Amino acid sequence: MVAVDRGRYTCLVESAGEKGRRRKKDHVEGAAMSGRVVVAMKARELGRKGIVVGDRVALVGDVSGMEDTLARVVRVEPRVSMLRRSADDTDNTDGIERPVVANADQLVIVTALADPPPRPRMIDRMLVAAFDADIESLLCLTKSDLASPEELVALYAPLGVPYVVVQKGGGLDEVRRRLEGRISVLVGHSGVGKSTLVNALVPDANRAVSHVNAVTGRGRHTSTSAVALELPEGGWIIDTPGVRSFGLAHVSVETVLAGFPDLIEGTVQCPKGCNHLSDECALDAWVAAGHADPARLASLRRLLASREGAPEEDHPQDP
Ligand SMILES: Nc1nc2c(ncn2[C@@H]2O[C@H](COP(=O)(O)OP(=O)(O)OP(=O)(O)O)[C@@H](O)[C@H]2O)c(=O)[nH]1
Ligand SMILES: [Zn+2]
Repeated sequence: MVAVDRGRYTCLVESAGEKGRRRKKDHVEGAAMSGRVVVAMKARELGRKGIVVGDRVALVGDVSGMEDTLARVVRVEPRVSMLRRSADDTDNTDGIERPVVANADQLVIVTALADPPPRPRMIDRMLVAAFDADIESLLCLTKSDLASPEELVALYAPLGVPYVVVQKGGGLDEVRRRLEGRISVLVGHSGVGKSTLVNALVPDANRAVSHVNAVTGRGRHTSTSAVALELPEGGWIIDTPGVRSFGLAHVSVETVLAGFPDLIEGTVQCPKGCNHLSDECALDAWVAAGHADPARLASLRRLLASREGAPEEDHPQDP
């Protein structure tokens, strides 16, 4: 399923011979997506089960994809991953989680090196969301013509997060190599150059999105929060124009800690329910004794702390 808007699911149907493997360079003329686009609604038997972008689904009914036809989604295949956020980003206290994208392999955190300046707290929050989804992260640092990536790269080096550096009109080989054959979710706040990148990677991106909107009968500015685009070299990128931040209220201390296997042993002496941020935390002494890299502990604490506080801080200048 490549896009959803108000109960209408846009699905891409693979031709029989292609099923089960990712296609390469097999484009329908004029669209960045191959295969047949079918709009569907949720069948009653699915009940309240959600369907999200990235889901593999089974369709019945009119699957011709002709104008004004509507198929039905009768089954959602088991998911290999699920990127979530807390239900309401303006109120992250309820802890209810909401799926954003299913079956992604990696989260691509798009950050400008300048204009707008990088916001490490937001990057940290995205990394936590990726830990939670159990998918890999990739830092995509844009606008390298305006500032050096050195400082930011150093900040994230202890986390071992891979990164790529790009600029408008520059080479994309390294990015393409990291995206090829994979399902990548792109996140980043307004102005970081995400559209510029998507358009460079998927030459027909705009057309594909308007095509999806035309099929679903929505205008250009739909409430769609994610749309999947197929890469010419194989693989998918899922753009998330509607997702500005991730409420992380549902993410536990244990989930974040699981990303730091080198520190877990040090938590044995911690008081029960330790948030690893307070003075009682045993990690300080353990790390001071030389059991782990202090930079790793600092990174863990930064990520743990990033879950707290209002997500609005992620986009203070937005209305
Ligand atoms: N100097 C410089 N400017 C860039 C670069 N990439 C994009 N820009 C500019 O940055 C501005 C924002 O780029 P967009 O691609 O629209 O950014 P976006 O992240 O999609 O932002 P929204 O469309 O608001 O979501 C535009 O004026 C681009 O021309 C770059 O590598 N260097
Ligand atoms: Zn602790």
